[in-house]
Amino acid sequence: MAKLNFGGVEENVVTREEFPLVKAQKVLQNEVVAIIGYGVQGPGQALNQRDNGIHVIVGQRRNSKSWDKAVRDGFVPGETLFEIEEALERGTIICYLLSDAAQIQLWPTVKKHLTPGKALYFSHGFGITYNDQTGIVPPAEVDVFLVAPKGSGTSLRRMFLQGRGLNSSYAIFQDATGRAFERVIALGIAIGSGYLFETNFKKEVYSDLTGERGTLMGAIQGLFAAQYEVLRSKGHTPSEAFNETVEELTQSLMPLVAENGMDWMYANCSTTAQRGALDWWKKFRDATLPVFNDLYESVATGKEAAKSIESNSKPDYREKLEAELKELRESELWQAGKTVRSLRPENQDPAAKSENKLHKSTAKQKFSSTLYHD
Ligand SMILES: NC(=O)c1ccc[n+]([C@@H]2O[C@H](COP(=O)([O-])OP(=O)(O)OC[C@H]3O[C@@H](n4cnc5c(N)ncnc54)[C@H](O)[C@@H]3O)[C@@H](O)[C@H]2O)c1
Ligand SMILES: CC(C)(O)[C@@H](O)C(=O)O
Ligand SMILES: [Mg+2]
Ligand SMILES: [Mg+2]
Repeated sequence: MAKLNFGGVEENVVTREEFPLVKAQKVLQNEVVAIIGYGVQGPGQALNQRDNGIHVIVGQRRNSKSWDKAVRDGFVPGETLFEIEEALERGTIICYLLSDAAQIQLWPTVKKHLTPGKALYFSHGFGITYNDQTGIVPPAEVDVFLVAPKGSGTSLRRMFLQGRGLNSSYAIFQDATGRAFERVIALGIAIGSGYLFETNFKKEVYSDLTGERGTLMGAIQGLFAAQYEVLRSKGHTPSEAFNETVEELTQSLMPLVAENGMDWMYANCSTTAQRGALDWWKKFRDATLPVFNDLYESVATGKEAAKSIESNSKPDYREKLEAELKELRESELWQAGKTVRSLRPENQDPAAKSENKLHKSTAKQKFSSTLYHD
């Protein structure tokens, strides 16, 4: 395991160089990896492992959309696709990838099949950390660990197909066989992680819940909505307000920030933008800091988990969720976004698409020279 320096702090990291795919294949050669649930993470993890030569089966409710999707993805009923209980029986490593609320309902069934020597794998610390609420307490004779991809299952698959890799965290909760470390790392590599950083179940779930409610989704949607509202109330058109709030961020600035960091972005914008962004970032930090503290508190006390379990376990959960999603979808902000996205040249006719490709490669060359020679 490598120790790497992250801004002055040393952390344990496992890279593909030190744990290559061939090693992962060897560790997993006698295992049957059962992916239970074929929603968002299930397909990404199952397909990447299958493409990486791992013996993967899928367990999913028959007569469900996810079952049909698994069939479309090439899993064969009776061979590599089974009802959940049969997959649980056949699997030696159980990847529990149902939604966190559904994991509670199915737990008694899963537990029955956790015979000594098997492994129980999660992609979230939720079920174990909040086991006072979930009731998920695994038997002592099985390994229990997690690999949590830091992103959507959709990106996990897309990045794998592009020859890239999404980073994941890993944690071991219980090592019954003495092989938990090699098993969890092998799985992390096999699902296509770029590298794996160490955490524990509690830290994983606390940071993940904070992140998705915070800057990854909740906070950023809140910032978008607030800025858009101000611009609109001051007489700016929807296209201007949307471009200045979302489109420029996702299309122009964030890809640059992803490549080079916000420090580079600050150093490479106009001096006017630089002055303003330097003056204002601390005000935004100070205004939101108490909200982030409240959020973390709500996560750490189990309030967020309770809310999520309560609402996601209701029989009318889907209808209620749909009403909330409809409000977002039909807001002027995201309706304006739909039009803006449709105007992107790559979303228009094929001729515009190929012209755009040309522009992209020229722009990339120009950009590299700016980056390295400035
Ligand atoms: N969505 C992501 O990209 C993502 C990212 C990182 C970690 N995770 C974690 O991965 C795990 C899986 O999340 P997901 O978003 O892929 O799940 P999901 O909400 O997409 O659901 C997965 C599957 O659960 C099945 N399911 C739902 N209720 C069921 C029930 N009562 N009985 C049987 N099956 C049922 C659905 O058919 C679906 O195929 C969770 O622990 C989640 O926190 C998800
Ligand atoms: C993709 C996310 C937001 O990172 C994940 O944590 C989830 O729960 O879907
Ligand atoms: Mg999450
Ligand atoms: Mg996450």
